[in-house]
Amino acid sequence: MSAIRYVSTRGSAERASFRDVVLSGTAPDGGLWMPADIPRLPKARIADLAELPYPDLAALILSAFVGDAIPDERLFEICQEAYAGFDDPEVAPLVPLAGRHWLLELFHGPTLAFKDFALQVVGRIMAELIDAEEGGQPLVLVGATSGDTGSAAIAAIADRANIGLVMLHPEGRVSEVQRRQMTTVDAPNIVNLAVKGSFDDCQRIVKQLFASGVGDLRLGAVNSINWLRIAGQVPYYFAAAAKLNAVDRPLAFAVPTGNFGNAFAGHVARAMGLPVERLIVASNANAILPRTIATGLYERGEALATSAPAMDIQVASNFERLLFDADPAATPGQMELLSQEGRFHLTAPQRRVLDAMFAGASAHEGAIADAMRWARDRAGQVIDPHTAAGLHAALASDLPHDVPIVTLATAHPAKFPDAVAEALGERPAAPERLRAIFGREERYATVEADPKAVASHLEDIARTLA
Ligand SMILES: Cc1ncc(COP(=O)(O)O)c(C=O)c1O
Ligand SMILES: N[C@@H](CCOP(=O)(O)O)C(=O)O
Repeated sequence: MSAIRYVSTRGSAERASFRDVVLSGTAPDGGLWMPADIPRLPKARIADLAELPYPDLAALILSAFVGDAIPDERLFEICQEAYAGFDDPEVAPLVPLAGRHWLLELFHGPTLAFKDFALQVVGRIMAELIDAEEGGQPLVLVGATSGDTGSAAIAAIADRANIGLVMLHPEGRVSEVQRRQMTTVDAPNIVNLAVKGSFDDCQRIVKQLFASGVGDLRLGAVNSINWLRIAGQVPYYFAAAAKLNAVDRPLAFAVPTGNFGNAFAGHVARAMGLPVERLIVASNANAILPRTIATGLYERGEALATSAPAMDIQVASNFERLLFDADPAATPGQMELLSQEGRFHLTAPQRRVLDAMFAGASAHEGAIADAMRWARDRAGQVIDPHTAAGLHAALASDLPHDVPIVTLATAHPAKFPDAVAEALGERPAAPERLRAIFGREERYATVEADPKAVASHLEDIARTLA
């Protein structure tokens, strides 16, 4: 296995190794890291994946991004450990809905959302790389969450030696279950901050801190800024295709979208050779991406609060990776325009990629509730509001009828009991893992939407690790 090199989407940073990419935040020029080349798997190798249990499949796909940074045998062990805590033996079961519609259940991990797929691996690989350093500096992670990344990152990092995590969530804009999943974890290396602002404010602060640095702290990312987050979400696209015997015939995925990490992982799966006919980018009323796909204009607005709060996002971080993949030279200027003017136009090559491979659909609140009712009435499935936005888009798709559509079920319905009860008239049963969080004390501080307020918490946690 050889070394994999990574490039920045802004084009002016030196190439970096897998290790440097995983243990850092944004690239020094402010961009996001991408592999210099996305490796393509031969067809026969993809077909063989059907035989593999999920952890082996994941290790095989991940090894293409890890290269020689971790020996293959160790990577296999890490993946076994990462998925051992999932409560379904298939890890990502595929459930039939009706006709050509399927649900890929991605909520069987420790925090009941799809973020566990990558973060259970990220936490272990970070620890592996840090442990291998002699006398290395502690790693201080800073993340922004609209609800699910937070708990998944905390579950992956809590109590790890030499790693601390400060997690920002928008005050009052995550569900009670999501908040408690983060704030009831009692670990000395975890700090939760409720930010007076939106998720976009939280993410902006995180990116500003990476750009400015905080003293001489070694900062790292748990958001999908970190390439390993994207890589860790690629394997389940292959697993779904293998289950449908669709490794050499077209299929489509409807992907509930906020920060575009999950959808971009699907794009990477296709680039690696999976015959993905269409990625249907499904949003809630925050329809910036479906609108961009339709018009070619990316224009930031105010994030609206919806029943699918993890997708209440206007600046979809990973869209930058798609722009770069389609037209690298144009991307730095577009990102500059976005920060100065809040908008930019796609170039012709970028529009061609979007038109050929993506579709978009947004679901307002009524459509989300309708999709929840459709899933219950037609297939006996209770789904969460984010998955419902995906299903709404899948049902509206104009793809030929022989193309199966897999909707990614990104969260367990019990994470959003109020929204489910409002649509279906009854509250979803809470799995054992969730019941415990209700008796426990919550710990978090509230801060202004200001990088300085967050920096002081990063310094405090760094002192405890030193
Ligand atoms: C339940 C759920 N669905 C969908 C999304 C959107 O995913 P992404 O940000 O990768 O587009 C999120 C947040 O990331 C989420 O928590
Ligand atoms: N919806 C996300 C927002 C952060 O996205 P990420 O994939 O970049 O971590 C969340 O649940 O926090």
